[in-house]
Amino acid sequence: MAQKEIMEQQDIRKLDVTKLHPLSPEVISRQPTINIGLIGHVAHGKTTLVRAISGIQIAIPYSYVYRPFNTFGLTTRFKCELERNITVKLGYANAKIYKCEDESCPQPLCYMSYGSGKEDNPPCDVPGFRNCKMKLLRHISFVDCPVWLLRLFNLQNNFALCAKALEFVLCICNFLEQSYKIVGLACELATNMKITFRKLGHEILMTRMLSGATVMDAAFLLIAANESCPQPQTIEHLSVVDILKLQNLIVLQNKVDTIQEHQARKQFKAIREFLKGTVAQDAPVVPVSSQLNYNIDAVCEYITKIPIPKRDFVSPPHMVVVRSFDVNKPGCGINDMKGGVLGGTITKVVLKVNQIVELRPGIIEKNADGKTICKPIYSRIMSLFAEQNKLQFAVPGGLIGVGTSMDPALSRSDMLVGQVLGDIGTLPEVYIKLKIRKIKQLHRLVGVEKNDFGKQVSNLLKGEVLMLNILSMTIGAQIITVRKNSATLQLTAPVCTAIAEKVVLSCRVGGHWRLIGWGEIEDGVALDVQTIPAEMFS
Ligand SMILES: Nc1nc2c(ncn2[C@@H]2O[C@H](COP(=O)(O)OP(=O)(O)OP(=O)(O)O)[C@@H](O)[C@H]2O)c(=O)[nH]1
Repeated sequence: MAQKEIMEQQDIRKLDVTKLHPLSPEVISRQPTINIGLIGHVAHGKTTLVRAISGIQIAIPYSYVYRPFNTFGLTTRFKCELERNITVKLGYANAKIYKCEDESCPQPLCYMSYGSGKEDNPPCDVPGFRNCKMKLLRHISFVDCPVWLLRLFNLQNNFALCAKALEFVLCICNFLEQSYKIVGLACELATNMKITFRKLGHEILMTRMLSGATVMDAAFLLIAANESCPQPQTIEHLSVVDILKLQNLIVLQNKVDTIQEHQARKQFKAIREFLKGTVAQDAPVVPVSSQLNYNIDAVCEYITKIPIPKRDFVSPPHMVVVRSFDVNKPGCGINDMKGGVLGGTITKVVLKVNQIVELRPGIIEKNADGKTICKPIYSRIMSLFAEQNKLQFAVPGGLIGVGTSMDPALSRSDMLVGQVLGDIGTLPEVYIKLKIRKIKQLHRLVGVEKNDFGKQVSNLLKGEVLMLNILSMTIGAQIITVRKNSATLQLTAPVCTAIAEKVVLSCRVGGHWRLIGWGEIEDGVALDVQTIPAEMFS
């Protein structure tokens, strides 16, 4: 059935952003507006839970070759992952949460979840209520990776705690690092737009996650019922959640199908005991079996109780590009050619189809005097997608695909990753030199091979080469001057960023880039940006 018949219509002419809300029917019909992080010990069932709720196996890349998928992220696991039953991934999967419109429909059976492409009012599945329709209550996006770590970098003035927490968590990742160097972040934009995945080293994965812009509105902590509680990583994850003061935590006692009822009750008590005195002390603990879909309706009910996040729909829009593609096949005729495609997360406000946008830094060149200049890319938004749902406008939440009118050669092979997209004339400066303040260095190296394990992180030195992660941009830099907690860095390429933005610092150890600390931008030397006045486009 055509999307227009089963989903709420979006009409830009009638769009009043001041009245938009994360639950506006025309928004949640097509796009998620609440982000839920999944945390928990390895193999406790995060991926299986996402599949149970959304019907989607979250993105695990099968090969680097472009290939079309029928559903977002429906992929085959790597053999080694199947063998070890562990996965490292950075993926998004969306789901819609419904409730039967008939109030007498028994709880929690009256709650149900489907994938993002489901109609807004499907029939109820509960025997005796099959004539009733269900109402769409929430459209959520699961982020099945420790992106909740990003919150660390949203904590202001709390770097000491951040350092502790980060070291703690990175120890977990040290274990994962040995075999898994894969991250998939997918964006299916239309039938003619393909998904691509990218292989990243673990250190890049970590820094990428740490420097990203996504913020979790809530998190599920999964605890396997067939193992004693707490497992090491359950403790570590919860400590971080505790430090982050992430309020909206739901604890899921997963795999209850594998144990007897009395054992489940005993473990339930152990979980409650473990949560005492933590931020999750009052969090609901829901026994589930993700494998058998047991109690998933109760989980859906809890999702509807997550407080609605506050979103900025009014300031100028801002999207950080995390993927960029040329979706045209070789030999494609000029008339069939599609413009460059960008995938990213909107950090604030609304992007609209037909809107003219600016992308910074854009094209970087040297002028006749050898001076570096940048020319922003100006382009029209031709299409917007959230998974396979076509949008007329997109708001913060999940991963958004933006089809543009720009030359696809510019967006080929992720060439625009790290660029910032927004309204003309509203984007921040483009810097070539940065002064970083409040630098906090880790005490010892994390995510390293056995022989480097526990090695102290040495102090920053003048002339040392670093790798910086600012939002989704990875960039080289050389230290020009260094003081106790600050340093001035010469960048190898210009970056569009704002004062006070977080910067993740890595240095080269044993042939790998290793995370050594982070700070925030105090000041910088901005480049000449050859802008075109917005009036030219009106
Ligand atoms: N019996 C049973 N098995 C489950 C359940 N949930 C998950 N599993 C199994 O547990 C194993 C691990 O599940 P995953 O969903 O991959 O766990 P995960 O937490 O995503 O794993 P990582 O991402 O690698 O940390 C798989 O073999 C699942 O089939 C459940 O509710 N019951």
